[in-house]
Amino acid sequence: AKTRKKANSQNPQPPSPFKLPIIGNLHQILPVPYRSLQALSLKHGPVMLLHLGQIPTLIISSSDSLSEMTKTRDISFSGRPNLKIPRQIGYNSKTIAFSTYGDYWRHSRKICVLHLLSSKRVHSFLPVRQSELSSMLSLISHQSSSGPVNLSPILYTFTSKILCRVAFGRSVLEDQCRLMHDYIRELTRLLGVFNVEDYFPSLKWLDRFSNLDAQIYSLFKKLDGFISSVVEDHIIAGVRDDVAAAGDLVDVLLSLQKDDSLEFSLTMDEVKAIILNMFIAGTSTSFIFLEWAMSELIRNPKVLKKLQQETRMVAGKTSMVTEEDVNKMHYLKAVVKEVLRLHPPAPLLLPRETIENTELQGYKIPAKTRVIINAWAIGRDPKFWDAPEEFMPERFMNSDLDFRGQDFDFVPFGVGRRICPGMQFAVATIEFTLANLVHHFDWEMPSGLSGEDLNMEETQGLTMHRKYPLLLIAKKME
Ligand code: HEM
Repeated sequence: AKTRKKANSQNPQPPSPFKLPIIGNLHQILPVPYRSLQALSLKHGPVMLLHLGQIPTLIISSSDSLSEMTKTRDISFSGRPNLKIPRQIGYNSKTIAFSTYGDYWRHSRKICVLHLLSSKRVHSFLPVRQSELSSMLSLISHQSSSGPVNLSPILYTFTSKILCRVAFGRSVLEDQCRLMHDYIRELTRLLGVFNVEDYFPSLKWLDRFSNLDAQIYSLFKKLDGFISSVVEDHIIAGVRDDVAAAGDLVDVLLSLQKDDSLEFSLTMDEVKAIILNMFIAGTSTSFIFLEWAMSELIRNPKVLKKLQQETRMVAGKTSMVTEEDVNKMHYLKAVVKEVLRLHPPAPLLLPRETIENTELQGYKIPAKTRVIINAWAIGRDPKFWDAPEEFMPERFMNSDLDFRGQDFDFVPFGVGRRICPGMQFAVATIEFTLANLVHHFDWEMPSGLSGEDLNMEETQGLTMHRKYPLLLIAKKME
């Protein structure tokens, strides 16, 4: 493919692959965007400019350029594009993840970091994690007596019930959780559907013919009706004055709303948008991680065995591995990192947008350029990783390499000001769950198949999950 480099003595534009009229480079990012973008970056460079329909889009595929972006130009790259579904479903872009860089984002993110997802709050939700884990383990035991267990829906229900109880509290009914779970699944499906507006803003009227607008509106009505009724129930039950004593996330947000000492006040739509954000960001990411983790363990029985030995050594034959036990499990932590390296749940993170004219690696980058960071490709870059395609948790043993935003070769939670604020919440859930899944059961492929036979195909969309459900035999550990 030809590469175009617009020559300008001081600040050239980043290289671009040859583009077609009207659609630009849109056809070149299919069928699986992070794979296609990796292949393009090998030809055109780790910083390249694509034209996705009418949208100039900068693709970043190396740790060097990501490091420069974060260390010297983080603010310039901290915007988010105004995308159709996050705007229409998210109360006019009021979710933290999709609000544009500015005062609202700064205040709502601060609330999130200090009050919703702080270490203390994450710790306070331990009983929820424990009781949902017990229910899931019993369900697996029960289902395994009659053949292979379809682990995918079980894991999805598990992560979604944790979010439901954490956000809405104990009084929320099982049926209500299931409803929310279905709405979030529908939202994930819609986020994966192509819409004209996000790539051809001047032709957005075409979306009216695809029935997409009607589907988005109908889902918004259902989601809003549901969240509004839960918020209403909390108000009727009485809003607490003391934020620290609040039991669930709706409680926290409503008590913050009453707090006059805050530098800004939240409207009711903003409260609902923040709650919705917790569901969207927290449910499928943790589920996707657990699905891939179990898939890799089945394909790598030696790793599974070694992990089981560790849980036995630290926790003995107790009924449940505790969170204190988990903190002593170094191999478990290495397995978790290796799964996140090979299968980052959001392989292209979340799209960014430059908020001002800037530059990167000597190239000129105008304001309002969409920016995509290929975290999937960075985690497999052979310049940094030995045998990058292999699942080898050992690479993380005796290494300080971490996903907290300081190591630009490993960025499953993103980087800079926009880094995932739910990391602690997520890690507490996934480490604890994975440790217990392997502590309680031995896992095998059904019908005498071996782990190597497991189909590892992915589906594309904003998140990357297994294309086929994960069916496994679970044998109770002695
Ligand atoms: C394994 C689980 C998870 C992964 C891999 C993950 C990954 C990410 C990524 C890649 C971003 C974008 C970062 C960037 O633009 O640089 C993000 C943003 C975000 N995540 Fe997570 N996440 C996970 C779990 C959670 C959980 C459990 C919550 C909350 C309950 C959460 C809340 C958020 C929020 C609010 C944002 C938006 C931050 C902003 O734009 O300022 N995430 N996450």
